[in-house]
Order: sequence, then structure tokens, then C-alpha cells
Amino acid sequence: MEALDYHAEERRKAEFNLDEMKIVWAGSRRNYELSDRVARLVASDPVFRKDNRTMLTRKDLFKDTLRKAAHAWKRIIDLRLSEEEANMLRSYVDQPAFTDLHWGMFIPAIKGQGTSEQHEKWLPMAYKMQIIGCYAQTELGHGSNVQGLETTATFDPQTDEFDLHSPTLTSSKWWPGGLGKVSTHAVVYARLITGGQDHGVHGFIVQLRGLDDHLPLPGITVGDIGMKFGSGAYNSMDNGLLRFDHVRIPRNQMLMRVSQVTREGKFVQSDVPRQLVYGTMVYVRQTIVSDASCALARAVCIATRYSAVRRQFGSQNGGPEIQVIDYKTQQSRLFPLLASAYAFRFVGEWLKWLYTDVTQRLQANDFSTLPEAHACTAGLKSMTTSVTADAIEECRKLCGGHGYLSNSGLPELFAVYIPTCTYEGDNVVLLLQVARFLMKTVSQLGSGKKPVGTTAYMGRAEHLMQCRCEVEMAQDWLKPSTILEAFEARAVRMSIACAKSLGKFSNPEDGFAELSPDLVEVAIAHCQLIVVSKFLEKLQQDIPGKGVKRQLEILCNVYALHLLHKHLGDFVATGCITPNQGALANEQLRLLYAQVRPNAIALVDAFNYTDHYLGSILGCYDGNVYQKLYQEAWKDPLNDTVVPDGYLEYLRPILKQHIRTARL
Ligand SMILES: CCCCCCCC/C=C\CCCC(=O)SCCNC(=O)CCNC(=O)[C@H](O)C(C)(C)COP(=O)(O)OP(=O)(O)OC[C@H]1O[C@@H](n2cnc3c(N)ncnc32)[C@H](O)[C@@H]1OP(=O)(O)O
Ligand SMILES: Cc1cc2nc3c(=O)[nH]c(=O)nc-3n(C[C@H](O)[C@H](O)[C@H](O)COP(=O)(O)OP(=O)(O)OC[C@H]3O[C@@H](n4cnc5c(N)ncnc54)[C@H](O)[C@@H]3O)c2cc1C
Repeated sequence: MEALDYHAEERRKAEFNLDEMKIVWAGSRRNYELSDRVARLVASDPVFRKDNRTMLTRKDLFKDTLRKAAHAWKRIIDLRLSEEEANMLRSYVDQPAFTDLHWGMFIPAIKGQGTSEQHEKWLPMAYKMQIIGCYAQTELGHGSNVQGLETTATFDPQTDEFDLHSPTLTSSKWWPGGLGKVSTHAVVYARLITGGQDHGVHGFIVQLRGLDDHLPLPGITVGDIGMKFGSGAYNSMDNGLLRFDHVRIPRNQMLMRVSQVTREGKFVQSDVPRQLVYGTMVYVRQTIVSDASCALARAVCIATRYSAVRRQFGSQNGGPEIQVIDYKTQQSRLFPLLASAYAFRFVGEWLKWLYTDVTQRLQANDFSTLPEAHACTAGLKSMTTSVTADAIEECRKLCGGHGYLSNSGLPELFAVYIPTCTYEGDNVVLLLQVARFLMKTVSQLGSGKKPVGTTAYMGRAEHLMQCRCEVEMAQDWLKPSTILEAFEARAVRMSIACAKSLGKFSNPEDGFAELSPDLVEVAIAHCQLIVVSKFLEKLQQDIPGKGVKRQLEILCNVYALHLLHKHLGDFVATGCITPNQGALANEQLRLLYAQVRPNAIALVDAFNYTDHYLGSILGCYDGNVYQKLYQEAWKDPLNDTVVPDGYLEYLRPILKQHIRTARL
């Protein structure tokens, strides 16, 4: 019997080759095949079931996470999965766990900041998970201000050891994932003190728990910091607290690639920039951008599929009502998010390339592109996570009442996703880093130093400051060079206007603080330009498959023009475009939505998400939403009994009070 597919008609409407689009989304045929295989492996394994997750108590959820992590590790070993496949498997298991920090931060911190001897000693144990590590940087009193951390690591030349200490309550480590209950080791960030001198924050490998009994080592106080936002969601993670009471570690456990402490206690700063101590954060920020496209695609897939099933109003002569996806308001809210998912995917690919490039350069002691890598990872992490967090909530609203049900998958996705706006750098703090970088670039414009990379457009400031947009008709907005110039002109004009305002302050730091809200907007304009330009660059590539490139062009235009419409004030105020040209952009946008409409379902099918990974009744592949919602309702524990627990104690006395009243 043929499987029921409520989206069959929608799928027939698609104007492009879906299989080829799946490959574009995955990045290559190889990636597609690997990811498809691993996703199915996870989906078909009962241990990885997650539909009951939000019902579990914290303790049960945590134990379930340990079970899944152990099972995942067994599968990885048994099937001899590569590192890439193992990462995919963990991400499809889709439950935050200590392993994210072990593989995602502990190991990268040792790799990036350790010496080759330290690599040889620690990495083999970490790769075999004979030790499990976390990244202990943030403290109760300081997260954003890394230089304000208070934990101390004081060198004792008598014993050739560091003494790790938490001198105040606010110096307690607070938040590190995997720390609370699991990690045996941590990379701890502490102020290095030698001979009474403070050399700032450095990383140290510290053992926290016994490898035989898992008990905290002497001098160490460690535990979980408590429940977090939402049910299920990030509560599978043991974010922890940690205090040191004069804990001793050997000198060779300071990560010594950036700076060293000699046997005599002499502090030696290598010729590598001290910012490499922040290198792990740059790495993770880069991965967060790719992850943003996955989370956004997931929410959009749910909302799009449901919008094609859901009907409201407009029945004619007893015929079917209108699919809500056909409402123009629904399209104007949903399709820009669909386009953003693709845009973030491509900028994520590019950022991965940039990160690989900077890493290779660093190995060859070329530090020239580090500021650009920092600005791009910080800015794009901030911009993509903020958009994605808001978009998940918008997708919930796009699904009406049913979006609020836990089994829509959207509430938990939202709860698990929103901390990305805070962790790995608060989004505003990171945008201010981008703004600093931009202001520095502007200040150097007259010096003959040519801006390169993502700020190369500033080298054309003279032209961009006075150019006039040539759009006369709506369709003129489809020209890539017109779009690009409008975004470049807006970004450069906003940057230069801010730089001029800064120049009016006698103390630049006072000016920076006073103008910080404007500087954040400058940084956003710059980041949006990067995303638009990387999408346009993607379209320069040879993209095979009937209609695939055409769909991507439509999505690229939707992405750019919806931003132009949303930030019209910036574009018009800086004189890049006229209000009339803004209205033409909006007219073109409406035409583009009509072109996306027949392809919408296939465009979300291209994400190739299994029903298991989506975890949503509203977003399931076959679109059989109502029957599944109905069946699912009966599985709720409240429906285990017809009369609820508590009826006799609490309901019956109220319901029977009229009898007592009547007797009075
Ligand atoms: C498959 C793998 C998946 C892995 C996924 C794992 C996910 C697990 C989930 C959650 C994990 C969450 C983990 C965490 O949250 S860890 C803690 C993260 N903490 C932060 O991000 C703190 C944010 N704060 C900072 O980064 C910094 O303090 C700062 C805001 C950048 C300020 O630093 P500082 O005061 O030292 O710097 P200045 O402003 O004075 O700048 C000095 C110059 O340094 C440059 N700079 C700053 N940072 C960097 C960097 N990272 N790289 C390169 N350069 C940097 C800055 O631009 C200044 O340059 P200038 O030229 O102007 O002097
Ligand atoms: C789920 C989760 C997991 C985490 N995992 C880890 C981990 O594994 N390891 C680890 O070390 N840490 C971890 N963290 C900590 C995280 O990195 C920090 O919380 C984050 O860097 C933000 O720092 P903060 O909490 O100090 O925020 P704050 O800096 O106190 O932010 C509070 C407010 O102040 C504003 N603000 C702060 N500074 C400025 C400024 N200069 N200018 C303008 N506004 C400013 C911010 O925008 C924000 O609105 C995790 C956090 C969470 C929520």
C-alpha cells in the first residue's frame, strides 16, 4: 500500500531538482550521503528516542543523557565512525550533553593552546574518552569580561607547581557545561601569578575527579548550578560550579603555546598574540553559525509544512478552505526565514573556510588575518543566533495554537536554542567587538593601508559615499550589483557617520560607550552585508540540477530585499536609496514570494531532516498532522486515568460545597 502523503500535491508543484538541492544544502554529495546515513542510523535506534523527553524529571533526563552518550560512543566505536561522522551522530542525537564540551571545547583548547608535548600527553586519553573534559572559563562574577576573571594560578618555584585558588565567592567557576556531574578534567582559565606579578588570564589543565571513584579531588568543590529555562531542553546538560581551595597542579599543565613559565618561574611571552588564548571561542563561534542554519531550517521546515496543511477561511461552494501558506502575511513572515536559513548555510560554509585558512596561517606564524577572523566569527555568531532565536518564536506563532504544544517541537527548540545568544559571548558584547574593528578600519582609511577581506568595500568609500542607486522599476532590484552596492553604501555610510561622531569626543572610550547603541547597528549592517555578499558569491558557482540555481537566486533576492525593507530607515536616512526605490523593493519582494510559494515544501524537504530529528508532529514528512495530534493527546500521563489524581482531595470538596451550603 502506498504511504499516505498529505504534501504530495505540494511536492508535485516543485520547479527544481530536489536531489540536487539536497546536495547544495549539504555542501557536497559526500556530505549529503554521510549525513543522510548517520541521520537514519540515529532515527532508527530506539535508545535515541526523544519524544518523551519533556516529561522526564531532571534526574531522569540527565540519566537518559548519560545513557544516550554512552550508546552513541558505543556505536561510534563499533561502526568505526570517522571524527566527522561521530560529530554528525552526536548532533542528530539532538540532546545537549557533556560530550559537546569535551569534543567541542576541551579538546580544541588543548589543541590550540597546548604545546606538542602537551598534545602527546593529553590528546590520546581525551580521544579515547579515558578522561572527559570541559571548558571552565566563566565565573559567578564575570563572563563577558574575561580579563576580569578572579581565579588565581600562583606559581610555586619550590615545588614546580601552580596553586589554583578561588579567592572570592564571585571567583567560583559558574556555567561550564559538563562540569557539574561528569567531567574528570577541565581547561581552567585563571590569572597567572609568578613572583607576585599578575600576567593575566591563561589556560590550565586540571583534574577534578578521581578516575576510579569519580569523587572530587582534595580542595575541589564541584556541583550542578540548577535548572535552566524550559522543560527538557538544556537541562540535559550539567552546567556546573567549581571552587578551588589551594589545589596543586604540576607546572607542565599550564597550556604553554602562547606563554610559558620556566622552571625558575620566569614568565615568557612568545611572539604569538595573547589573543590566541581566546582561540577556542573563535573556533566554537564559527561552528555556531553553521548550527544556526540547522536550527533555523528546522523551525522553518515545521512551520512551512504545517502552513501547507492548515486551512482557515475562504471556502467557496463547500470546497476546501484556504491553506494558510497562501495568505500573503504568512508568506511575508515565513519566506524571509526560509531564505535566511539558506543564507546562513552559505555564510557558515564560507566562515568555515575562513577559519581553516586562519588556522593554517597561525601554524605558519602569520597572524595578519586574526583580527578579521575574530570580527567575522563574533559578528556572524551574534547576528545569526539573534535572528534564529527570534525566528523560532515567529515559527511558533506561524503555527497558531498547535505551535504552543510541546509536540510541535518548537517550544523545546526555542528553549534549547536561545542561550546561543548569550554563550560563547553575549551577542551585544560581540557586536561591539565588530564595531571596534570597523572603527579602526575607518580610522586607517586615509593612511594608505588598504582594507582587505570583508572590509575591502571600505576601500571604495569615496565612491560608495556619493553613489546613487539607479533603480527605476521593481525588477531593477534583481540585479546583484545593485543589491550589493546598496548594502555596501549603507554599511560604509553608517560606519563613517559613527566614526565622525566618535571624533567629537575628547576621550575615544567615552565616545565609544556613549555611541554604543549606534555602533551595534553599524556592526549589524556590516554583518548583513557579509551574508548578502556570500550568498551572491555562492550564485557565481556552477550549480547543477534543473531549476536549482534559479530557486537560490530567488531566495537570495528575498533575503536581501526583506532586509532592505526591514531596515529601510537606514538605507533612506544614509541617502543610499530614495523612499520610492524602497517601495519598489517591497513590490519586487511580493513578486518573489509568489515565486517561492510553489517550491516552499520542496525547499524545506531539501534540508533532508528525518522525522526523528525534527521531533515535531506539525512538521512530519507526510503532513498527517490531525490524526497524529489526536493520537498523541491520549498518550499524555494526565489521560492515564479518566478521573485525575487529586479529585477526591481538591475537586470533590469544591463541587460538593452546595450540599453543605444548602444544609446551613
Ligand atoms: C562540532 C563542535 C561543536 C562545539 C559546540 C559546543 C557548543 C557547546 C555549547 C555551549 C558552550 C558555551 C561555552 C562558553 O560560553 S565558553 C565562555 C565564552 N565566553 C565568552 O565568549 C566571553 C566573551 N568575552 C570575550 O571574548 C572577551 O573578553 C572580549 C569581549 C572579546 C574582550 O576581551 P579583552 O578585554 O581581552 O579584549 P579587548 O576588548 O581589550 O580587545 C583586545 C584586542 O583583542 C582583540 N580580540 C578580542 N578577542 C579576540 C579573539 N577571540 N581573537 C582575536 N582577537 C581578539 C580585540 O579585537 C582587540 O584588538 P585590537 O586590535 O583592537 O587591540
Ligand atoms: C547555557 C549556557 C552554557 C554555557 N556554557 C559555558 C561553558 O561551557 N563554559 C564557560 O566558561 N562558560 C559558559 N557559559 C557562560 C557564558 O559564556 C556567559 O554567560 C556569556 O559569555 C555571557 O557572559 P555573562 O553571563 O557575564 O553576561 P554579562 O556580561 O553579565 O551580560 C549581562 C548584560 O550586560 C550586557 N553587557 C555586558 N558587558 C557589556 C559591555 N561591555 N557593553 C555593553 N553591554 C554589556 C550584556 O549585553 C547583557 O545584556 C554558558 C552560559 C550559558 C547560558
